[in-house]
Amino acid sequence: MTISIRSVEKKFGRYPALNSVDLEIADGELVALLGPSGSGKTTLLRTIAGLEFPDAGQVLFAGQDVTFASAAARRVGFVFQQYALFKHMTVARNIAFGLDVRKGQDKPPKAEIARRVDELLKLVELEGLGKRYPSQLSGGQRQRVALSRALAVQPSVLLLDEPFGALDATVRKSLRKELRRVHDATGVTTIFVTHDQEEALGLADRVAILNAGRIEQIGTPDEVHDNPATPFVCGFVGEANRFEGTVAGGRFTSGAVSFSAKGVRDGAAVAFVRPHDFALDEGGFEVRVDRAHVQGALTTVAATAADGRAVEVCASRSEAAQFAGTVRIAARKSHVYPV
Ligand SMILES: Nc1ncnc2c1ncn2[C@@H]1O[C@H](COP(=O)(O)OP(=O)(O)OP(=O)(O)O)[C@@H](O)[C@H]1O
Repeated sequence: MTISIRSVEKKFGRYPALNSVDLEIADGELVALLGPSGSGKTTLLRTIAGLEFPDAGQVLFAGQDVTFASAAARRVGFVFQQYALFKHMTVARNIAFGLDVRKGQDKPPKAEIARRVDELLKLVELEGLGKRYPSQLSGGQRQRVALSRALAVQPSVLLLDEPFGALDATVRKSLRKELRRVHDATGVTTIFVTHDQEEALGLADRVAILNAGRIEQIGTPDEVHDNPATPFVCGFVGEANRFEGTVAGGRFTSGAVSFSAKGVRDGAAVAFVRPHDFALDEGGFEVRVDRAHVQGALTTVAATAADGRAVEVCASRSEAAQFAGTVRIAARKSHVYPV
């Protein structure tokens, strides 16, 4: 199911939660909505779901205008952060719920529902747990049940709002892989909200980055990380050293820090350099190494430039010994934006 969001606006009181949002999602895509708290992620997801209606603009499913259609009419599957499972129902009944409540001809025969429940339990690797109650499951298992329940009705689109937010880091990681696997197996167009960049970049086909009710960039994880369209995206996605300074003749300077800024017009600018884009270089600027810490395959270096500003560098483990005393570093790559 393709989804088109066209010039969508939504205000709560006088506060614009969504500001002229445009988004095209291809059939079968897995898209993450990533942004800081209050950036409008949940409002956008709820607008796609039909749980919120825009003040202006359109929502289209497969080219059909569904802007004011109900959630039920859109046939969306929803998974929330809080496991909204029915405590008094077994896992199997929870999964079957959306099919059980159908009426007349729409309701599949009992045997068909049982078959579908078994299939879904297998899909999320919970085979044999259908007779348990939610209280007898771990948090991660409950979220798998919530995912199966959302998929049971064969939704046109699957929407997840911080689905792993309440779980610990290890369970989050394994559920992330699970969601990707389930998505690839079912091919259902999926949109999920997260404020965790690692989750968004590690899971999604494309990531939409929201800031103050606007989409600042939409692209593949590599695109948004390597070619951030705006200073906000550069600072939000991945680690970065941020410098305010000026560009003159293709060179950015901020106090004692200086590096190439080819193609950027002269004037005030803000620049970002990822820690791993700094490298030891005799032609670079001087920093004093405060601490070099080996962490797995990497060395993270905390340094101070001649003007007292902190600079973070990330090198390989084998370079650790070279980061001692005063060294010179240069930026192999930088992102410089005129202001
Ligand atoms: N029902 C509402 N009434 C009033 N204001 C609202 C309502 N829902 C959202 N807002 C406001 O709209 C803005 C966007 O909220 P939204 O929940 O979409 O952000 P979010 O990016 O999902 O944030 P979070 O990560 O904290 O959940 C916020 O400033 C929020 O306070």
